[in-house]
Amino acid sequence: MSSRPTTTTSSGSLRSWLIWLTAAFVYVLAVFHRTSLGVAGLDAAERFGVGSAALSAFTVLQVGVYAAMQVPTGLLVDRFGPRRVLLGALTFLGLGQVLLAVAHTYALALIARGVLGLGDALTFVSVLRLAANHFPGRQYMLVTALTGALGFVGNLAATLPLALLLAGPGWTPTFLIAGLVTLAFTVVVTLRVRDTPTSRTTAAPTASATEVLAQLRAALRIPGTRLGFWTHFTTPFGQNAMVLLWGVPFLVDGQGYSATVASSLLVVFVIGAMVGGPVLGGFVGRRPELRMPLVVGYLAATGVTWAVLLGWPGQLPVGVLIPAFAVLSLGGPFSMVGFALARDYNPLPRVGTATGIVNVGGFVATMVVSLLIGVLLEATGGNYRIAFLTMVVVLALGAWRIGVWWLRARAAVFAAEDRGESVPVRLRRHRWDTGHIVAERTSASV
Ligand SMILES: N[C@@H](Cc1c[nH]cn1)C(=O)NCC(=O)O
Repeated sequence: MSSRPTTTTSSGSLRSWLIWLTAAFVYVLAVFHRTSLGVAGLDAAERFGVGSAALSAFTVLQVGVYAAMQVPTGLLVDRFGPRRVLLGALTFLGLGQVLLAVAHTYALALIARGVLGLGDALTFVSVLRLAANHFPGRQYMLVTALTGALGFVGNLAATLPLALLLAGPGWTPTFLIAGLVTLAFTVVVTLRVRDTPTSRTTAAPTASATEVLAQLRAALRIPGTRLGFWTHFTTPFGQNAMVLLWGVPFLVDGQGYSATVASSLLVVFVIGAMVGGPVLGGFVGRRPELRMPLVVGYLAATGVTWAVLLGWPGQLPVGVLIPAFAVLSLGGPFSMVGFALARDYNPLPRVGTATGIVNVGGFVATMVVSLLIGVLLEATGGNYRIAFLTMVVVLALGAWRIGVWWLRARAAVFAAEDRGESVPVRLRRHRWDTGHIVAERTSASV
């Protein structure tokens, strides 16, 4: 644990903040492209002559490519450095959007969204890996939370501004310009972004397939990585499933609100995450020993929130929905604790791989929950109370796994302390911290 190489400065320099901002803008672009079909859905249906099932294939393909690419992205970032991977991300994002701009067939549009999904998948982990190189551990949580919050700027740009552009200049000019601007941003990244404060690029030596697998196994063996995965699995899926798919149908079909009121209520998710992220990131950065108790407290609050939402007799009043959505909106910010765990408990050259593993969690949970809700709605003739119980079941599963890996991660920390090693976060022992044997078995160097 003591051998972990880290940044030598006590806080990131102004130059590091500017480099991070440039990289984070790539994430803003990625989120813009990711969410752009939200307002372009109807235009897409008309342009390609398809219905809603074919439209949802765009989302499924994109999220699928994203989730499948997270571990390879982590390995690529550790091998080639975040700068090069970000340049690849911009190239795929730009080409995908340009292709979508000129596509006239559904098949070509699907390929375009697949290419775009690939670019999207390469982005977030690269930005976090860059942040790990430029900022010390105690600032990392704040920087990751700010990255997540900035992503919502891309989300917001893909709402009214994009809708106005589509209604004005139209599909081809809008997406063509978006794609070309993205491609042009490779020049800024090439000129401004440096992998570390001291070097423009970093690269690990060429690795054989066996060595790559060993890197993956080593990251997976660390209890902190597993705890990060389950934290990311358990915290953001409620917010994601509501914003990406089920929020509006739940409010309109399940609660009887108008589509306008429903989409206005969803703004609570954006505001909550944008405000909550930096506040939580700043606090947890100063008091890292409190991050897991806070996550557990948040999960309890989420459980109560779902109990209210699903148990309320009759229509849920707006006065109940707003605080409930505000609680759920903090799922994204809390998920960033998972990345802080990956960073703290892995050596720097492996942080990209561990971050990729952690990032799979939330997206797998989101996919499973979104899919099961659809299946249960169909099976029950549109009973949202039953269908949304999926949220509670997945929450319980995640909370259980967090409990298991939290104890193991703590045991690994205490075992490292007992060996006289320094640890990233000093923890206070409790009576229930008895798992040293497990720690010795699961981690050679936490
Ligand atoms: N949980 C999100 C990030 C986040 C932060 N605040 C709200 N959401 C996440 O993991 N994002 C990865 C991505 O590619 O967007």
